Amino acid sequence: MTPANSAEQALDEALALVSRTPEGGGAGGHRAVPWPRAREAAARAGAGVRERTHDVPLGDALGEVLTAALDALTDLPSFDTSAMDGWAVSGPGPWHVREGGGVLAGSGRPEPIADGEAVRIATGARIPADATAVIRSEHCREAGGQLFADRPVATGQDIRPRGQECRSGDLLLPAGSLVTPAVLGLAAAAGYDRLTTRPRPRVEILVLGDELLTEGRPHDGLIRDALGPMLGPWLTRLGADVTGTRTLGDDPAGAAALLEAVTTSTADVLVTTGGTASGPVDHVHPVLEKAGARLLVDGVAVRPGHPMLLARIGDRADGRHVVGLPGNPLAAVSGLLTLAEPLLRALAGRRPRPRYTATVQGDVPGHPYDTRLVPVRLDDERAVPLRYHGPAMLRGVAAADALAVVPPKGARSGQELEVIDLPWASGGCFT
Ligand SMILES: Nc1nc2c(c(=O)[nH]1)N[C@H]1C(S)=C(S)[C@@H](COP(=O)(O)OP(=O)(O)OC[C@H]3O[C@@H](n4cnc5c(N)ncnc54)[C@H](O)[C@@H]3O)O[C@H]1N2
Ligand code: MOO
Repeated sequence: MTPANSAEQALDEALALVSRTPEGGGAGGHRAVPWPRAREAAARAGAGVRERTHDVPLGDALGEVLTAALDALTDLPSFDTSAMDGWAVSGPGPWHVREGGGVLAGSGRPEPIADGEAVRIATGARIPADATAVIRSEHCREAGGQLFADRPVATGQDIRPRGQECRSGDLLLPAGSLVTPAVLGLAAAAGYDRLTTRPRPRVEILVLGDELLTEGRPHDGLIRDALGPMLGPWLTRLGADVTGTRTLGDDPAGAAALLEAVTTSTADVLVTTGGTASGPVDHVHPVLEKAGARLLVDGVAVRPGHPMLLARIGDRADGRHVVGLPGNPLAAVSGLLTLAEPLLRALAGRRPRPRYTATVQGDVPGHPYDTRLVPVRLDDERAVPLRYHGPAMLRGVAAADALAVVPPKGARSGQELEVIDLPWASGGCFT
């Protein structure tokens, strides 16, 4: 096959032109919902689940959402504080320098200061009673037991008054706020040791397939499992508490284990990979049927990834969910971002991902009826499509910053496209 032929075939496969007609065809084609609807359905499913709450040490709350407002437990600052290293003074200068040590941060209540007196003070130290200003050390000089200011001194300068940031009981952040590192800092400053938050959704990953090796090079028709190593860390970045990853075979024992997991797992969400299509050993649909699951999404009009599915087990408020990702690795990524992400965000009580766009560089072929998700690099404001975007390929997405959302029939160079940035787009560290 010539390189040109091979590129054409990769594009055909990415568009799945051979297996799709407007009416349907392929795995679940006739039931496929438009891509934006699928994301909305996943978010709705998560929002319908009853909110849980727990009380955790500060550090464990990172990435979770507050279920109670963060009210200040103290004034901030909790005492009048020096904002600079220098001198606390009282009244107009020059001032008489007080003998002995100055006032340091963390020390007890300092002696009051007399009118016309100056005392050395450190940033963060308590302001002595009756001080009228702090003068920075670089703005004054000490000579013969007296302190002289180099410039006019305003009353209250470089003093942070008690309660400047908040008063005890003030609302610092409403319930529903995401606990970021900055929020941990604020909560600690405001006197918190524990926070009341919504637990991360627990996710169990089940990788289906007899052809999968967990180490070494592919051989004899066997291939490496590319999804096991990828999904755990990715789902963690999407806000999940990943409880484990298991590999199940395509044989009846694998199907039985899948049924057992679907019916008894304690996870809020089961993420399966493979077996979503209609092949002879594709167990996901039959197992979900046997378990009495309700299919909320069964096929999505997106390339790659169209056989992805979302099902609910149990009732709406207490139910658990199954996200069935297709086995083709880039199709699995598509399912992760189309169904798993909105579901997990809603289950965690987080806001939907903000929508933003970038200008695409170069024409991008479209599927006649379906949305395409295409790996792109973000170069300034432009989205540059990457090669190797076939459903079975990870080479494009591994070099990508985002997936561009290409509408049916494609996009012209210079068109604004929605882009879904990948968790590492801003150079984030995963450890
Ligand atoms: N007759 C049809 N066949 C297929 C259709 C269709 O519409 N009609 N759709 C194709 C599309 S599109 C996709 S996507 C796949 C989805 O297949 P499954 O979800 O059932 O997945 P499998 O058949 O198990 O595997 C597909 C492919 O992916 C490889 N794979 C599976 N798991 C992994 C893994 N963990 N790591 C790496 N690679 C994996 C597997 O070996 C297969 O090559 O169905 C098409 N077929
Ligand atoms: O096009 Mo499939 O949906 O390869 O992923």
